[in-house]
Amino acid sequence: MPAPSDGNPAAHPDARSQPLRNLWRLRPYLRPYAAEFAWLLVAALAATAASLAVPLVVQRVVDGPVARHDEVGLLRLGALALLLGLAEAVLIFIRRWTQSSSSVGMEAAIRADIYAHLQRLPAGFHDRWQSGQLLSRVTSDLSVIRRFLSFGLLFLVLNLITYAAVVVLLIRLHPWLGLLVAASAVPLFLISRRFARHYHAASRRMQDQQGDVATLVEETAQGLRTMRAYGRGPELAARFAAGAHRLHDTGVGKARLLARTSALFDLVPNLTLGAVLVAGAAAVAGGALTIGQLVAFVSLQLMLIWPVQSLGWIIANGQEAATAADRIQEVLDTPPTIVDAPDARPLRRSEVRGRLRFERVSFRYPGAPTPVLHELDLTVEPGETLALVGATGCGKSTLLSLVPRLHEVTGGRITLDGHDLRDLRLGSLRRLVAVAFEEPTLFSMSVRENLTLGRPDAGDEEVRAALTLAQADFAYELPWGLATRIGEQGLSLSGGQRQRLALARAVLGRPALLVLDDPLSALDVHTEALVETALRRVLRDTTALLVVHRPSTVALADRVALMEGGRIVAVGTHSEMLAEVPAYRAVLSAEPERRPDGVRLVRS
Ligand SMILES: Nc1ncnc2c1ncn2[C@@H]1O[C@H](COP(=O)(O)OP(=O)(O)OP(=O)(O)O)[C@@H](O)[C@H]1O
Repeated sequence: MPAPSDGNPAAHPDARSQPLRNLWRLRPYLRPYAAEFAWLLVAALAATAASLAVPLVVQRVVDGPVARHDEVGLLRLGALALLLGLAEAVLIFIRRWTQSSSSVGMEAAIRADIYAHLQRLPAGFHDRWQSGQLLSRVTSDLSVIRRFLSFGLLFLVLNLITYAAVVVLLIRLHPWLGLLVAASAVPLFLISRRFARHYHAASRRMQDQQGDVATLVEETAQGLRTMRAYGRGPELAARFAAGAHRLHDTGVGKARLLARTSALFDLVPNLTLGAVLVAGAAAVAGGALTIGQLVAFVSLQLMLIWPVQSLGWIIANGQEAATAADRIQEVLDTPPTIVDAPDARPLRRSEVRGRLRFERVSFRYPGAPTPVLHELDLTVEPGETLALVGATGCGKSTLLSLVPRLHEVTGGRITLDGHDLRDLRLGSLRRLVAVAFEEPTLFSMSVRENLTLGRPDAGDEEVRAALTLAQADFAYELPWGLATRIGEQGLSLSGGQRQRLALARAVLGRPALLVLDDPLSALDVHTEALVETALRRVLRDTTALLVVHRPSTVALADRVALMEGGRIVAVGTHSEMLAEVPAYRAVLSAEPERRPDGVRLVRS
């Protein structure tokens, strides 16, 4: 369930104290486009220069050919104004053309880096972060940054240069009136500063709330069946409505803040224009200014109205980009904690005998008050199948997740043939270890792609063997065989079908270590018996660690380890344990169910 929007795990206090710092840190992404940016800035500045020249031409027209009734001069200056207008149009086209390709390229580069970083981050990070928050950062936050880099930033630079250039021209035309216009920058600066401060907070709030809403939509899509089955649709709709309402309120608040400030940004240049008209008319009357100069002055001043009016939008865009950059850097600044040690070595399949040892292994989830595993010792001999049995929540799945280093031990060590797992290259370890989780995860891609996720090079025969082994030949019967694209999470398949595909994926290529978390839980009695028979064949020549809940699956194991409160309390064969360990009997006899064939089913 989504946490409150201000409760993002990695909200960094530093990011708030220096609002533009994180945006500035994105500058390396601009570097490959430096030439294009320089080119578009030149085009934009040239277009501005062309537009600024027009009022000066008009001044000459009014004071020259119009005053003297000189038709040839009028035509010449008219043609010059036309040329300037044409040049401006062409330059604006060049700027827009260049702008779009470079900014989209930058957005794609940042997105690729975030995605690659998310892949490197440990499972613990993804446990803590809502997926909707990540989704909104990779999509809407990046779009905000793209808009700022392609439009906001350019217009900020351009408008400041235009403002400065116009003020210089105005001062040259009439120093006092020019200084009056220059002075209007003071209230504009004060309004901008206040607006930026308030808009920054609102913008961050809105982006976080967008993430919350994305999380709600994602949860609804994934949990739709459960919610409907429990008749909780209305509650879910109410929860969504509350989230959407908060987002709406923040959006309206932001828009009103922008509207209020934009009104002030409109007022200041118009008041200045009024003052200039009065004072300018007096100056013309006194002979200090020609009519042509006054027309040029006012025309130039009118050219300041749009840059000032757009200031509100540019600041808003800049603040949104700054908070979006904060949110993106919160992800990029999270260091991947499970990485290769500097001297990590690869381990080839042919070098592995398969002795897996847990030596005084402890593990505590980040932020959890107590450890889940306490100085646990366990050895799985090469080629042996060891089943883990224990009450629910005792830490079985957690122990399995430490083998492919999805989480890192917080005490002790795990060794494979004597090598500490942390001394092995992560990539090579994960190629040696195949995992099938209790909840089989399938991706929205073809069945074949799902199967060969860990072995993209697997041949057709290997895939067929794995499917046969996992009793998953039904895959060939799908409408397009193995090319059939299965839905997100494999939802177009039954639970048992998904589990069998996940099992086929795990056994594909005969891994050195097989780690299976209750791999047969969703299978019917008949299929379970078939998969068990097939699994027995695979397990013969690989080291395997299985979490099992059913006595029938326990029979697959050479030995069984009983887990209690994060420790291994007894190890032995199933019959030894049944005979000698009352706690084992108790776990296996908890919540017994009876299968139609009379065999007792047991769930821990
Ligand atoms: N991502 C997590 N973050 C924090 N605590 C967790 C996390 N995953 C599991 N836990 C806690 O760790 C303990 C052990 O969980 P684990 O899933 O390993 O138990 P289990 O023995 O496999 O249970 P089951 O048989 O029900 O699958 C539980 O108390 C659980 O609440």
